[in-house]
This record gives sequence, structure tokens and C-alpha cells, in this order.
Amino acid sequence: MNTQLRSSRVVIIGTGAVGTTTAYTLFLRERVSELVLIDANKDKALGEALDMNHGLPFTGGVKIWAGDYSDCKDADVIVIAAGASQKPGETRIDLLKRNAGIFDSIIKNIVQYNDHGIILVATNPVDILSYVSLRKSGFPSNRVIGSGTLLDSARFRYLIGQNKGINPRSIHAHIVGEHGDSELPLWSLANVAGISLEFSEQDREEIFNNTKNAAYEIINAKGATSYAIALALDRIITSILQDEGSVLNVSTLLTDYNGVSDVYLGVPCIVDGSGVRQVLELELGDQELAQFQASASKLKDEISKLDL
Ligand SMILES: NC(=O)C1=CN([C@@H]2O[C@H](COP(=O)(O)OP(=O)(O)OC[C@H]3O[C@@H](n4cnc5c(N)ncnc54)[C@H](O)[C@@H]3O)[C@@H](O)[C@H]2O)C=CC1
Ligand SMILES: CC(=O)C(=O)O
Repeated sequence: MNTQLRSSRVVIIGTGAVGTTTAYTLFLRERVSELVLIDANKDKALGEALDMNHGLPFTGGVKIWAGDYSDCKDADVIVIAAGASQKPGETRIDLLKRNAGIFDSIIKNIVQYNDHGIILVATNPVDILSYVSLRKSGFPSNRVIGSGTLLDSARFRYLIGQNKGINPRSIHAHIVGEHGDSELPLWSLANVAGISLEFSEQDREEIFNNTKNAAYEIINAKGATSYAIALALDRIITSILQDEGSVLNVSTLLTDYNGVSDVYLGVPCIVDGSGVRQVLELELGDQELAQFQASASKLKDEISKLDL
């Protein structure tokens, strides 16, 4: 495992709430040597890059600029956070038509210049758009990753931590499936130091509902979610760039995974410099299996309506 930070370039496509906060997180934590911002609104990318550059005297040496697709040539990771976001009351799936449309040109532009990097998708619906990116890029599946249920699992761990009075970093717990309304909690795997955690039915219901509905709550309150997703993307990017081999609940192509194939869903994966090095197959209980398969069917149904 290489723990040294090597020279690296990350390109972020879409400099709205998610893209910019991710850029700022990478900038503050000095995760990369070069950060390129691309947006359909060139002035927005330019302004964000300039604003961050003015912080350089207070931080380290990350080189940031507003670029174009030719800058993807030397990129190790290309993050896609471009496109429509949910308005209050909209689901992630409601964004599919609008966002699948723009992925056509975004992926074409990326592969015109890059054949070796890792595409990391954040745009919603993230599992379906990761699958679209795989099909349109022709990249191997280990190099097309969605942020998946990493964010949902973080929310779950936070809420369990609140319930138990334990720091969420010490809580091990997983949300798997769609990053969206059909996701499922794996209560039987929730533990602290390998010790299973007990919950009342009422606590389980409250913790899971608050996990699943977190984005709706935040969007109603402030219009977008940005900080926690930026930290989740930073976690994935760092695991790639530092060749960590961390286990993260990202969205990946499933092949006969608990009977599910040919769809992207969030499950625990070993993430390193090659992208998704290994998909870890979980043993699911009967009810969990039924829910997981229902989540897959829902997304496959949506994918079948797309022109791929
Ligand atoms: N995967 C996850 O866990 C999360 C995903 N998201 C998703 O991320 C996406 C972005 O969300 P926000 O940043 O809040 O939206 P935003 O509206 O703040 O920013 C979107 C940006 O994309 C740009 N854009 C649109 N079409 C483009 C194109 N063809 N090429 C380049 N840039 C383009 C816009 O100019 C805008 O700057 C949404 O789909 C949202 O649902 C948001 C939070 C968490
Ligand atoms: C918007 C979104 O997908 C989230 O914050 O979970």
C-alpha cells in the first residue's frame, strides 16, 4: 500500500453546490496537486477557481484552474457533479431524463481525451448515471464508480452514534442498494468494536427514516446538500489516489451479486488505485435480500427506458 501522496490531477465537472464544495474540501485537505474545474457556465467555474486561488497564501500548494475537457488528458480522477438537482418534493429518479441527456456529451468529451482515469459520478440518480457512464465510456467497470450509499451510510452512522452516545467514527454500519428511496439498512451488521448493537423497533424506524429522508429534509431547509457529499467524495478520491484499499459503500456494477446482475448499486467495495478492486458480497437475510433485489429491479426498470 502506497501512503505517499503522489502528483495527481482531479477534474471536477459541474461547479455547483456539490462540485465546488468537493473542490474546496480537496483544496483545504491538500489531497491533490492539480484541480481543474469545468462547468457549462464558464464564468462560474472561473469565479470559483479564482476565489480558491486567493486562499493559497493561507493553505498549501494545490494548483487550481477553470479548464476545458482537454485537461482531462492527465486526470487520475474525473468527478461528475453536473446537472439538475432535486427541487423540494422531487425524487432523485425524477432527475433521470434531464441528467441522462447531458451525460451523453459529458462522457463523449471525457473519453476523447482520457482512456486511463477513473470516472466518479455524483450526479443523481447516481446509480443509474454510473451505469450510463460505464456503457457510454467503454471503460472497465472498476474505473467507473458512483458515490453510491457512502453518504447514506455516513448519515446512518451519525444517527446511530447520536442514539448510542458514541462517536460516529467508531460505528460500523451499512446502507446498501439504491442511493435513494429503495435503499436498505443492514441492522444485523451494525456494531461497535465487533459488538452488535441493539435497538428498539421504534428507534430502528426513526433512525432509518431520518437516514433515507435526510436529503429531502436538507433540500427543504437550504436548497441543496453539499458538505457531507463533498467529504464522501473526498474519501473515495483519497482512497484511489493513495491506493488505500479502504472498504467503502460505493456504487458499482454487480454481477451475480446475491442474484443481481447488470445494474449499479451501493455495496461495500475495496477501493484502491485501480478503482473498485473487489466487490464484497454480503450475506443478506431473507427480508434484506428481497429488499435488495427490489431495489435492483426498480433501477433496471428505469435503465430499460433509456436509449443506451
Ligand atoms: N450522489 C450524491 O450523494 C449526491 C448527489 N447530488 C447530485 O449532484 C448533482 C449536482 O447538484 P448541485 O451541485 O447541488 O447542483 P447545482 O445546480 O448547484 O450545480 C450543477 C452545476 O452543473 C452545471 N452543469 C449543468 N449542465 C452541465 C453540463 N452539461 N456540463 C457541465 N456543467 C453542467 C451547472 O451549470 C451547475 O453549475 C445533482 O444531480 C444532485 O442531485 C447532490 C448531493 C449528493
Ligand atoms: C441530494 C442527495 O442525493 C443527497 O444528499 O443524498
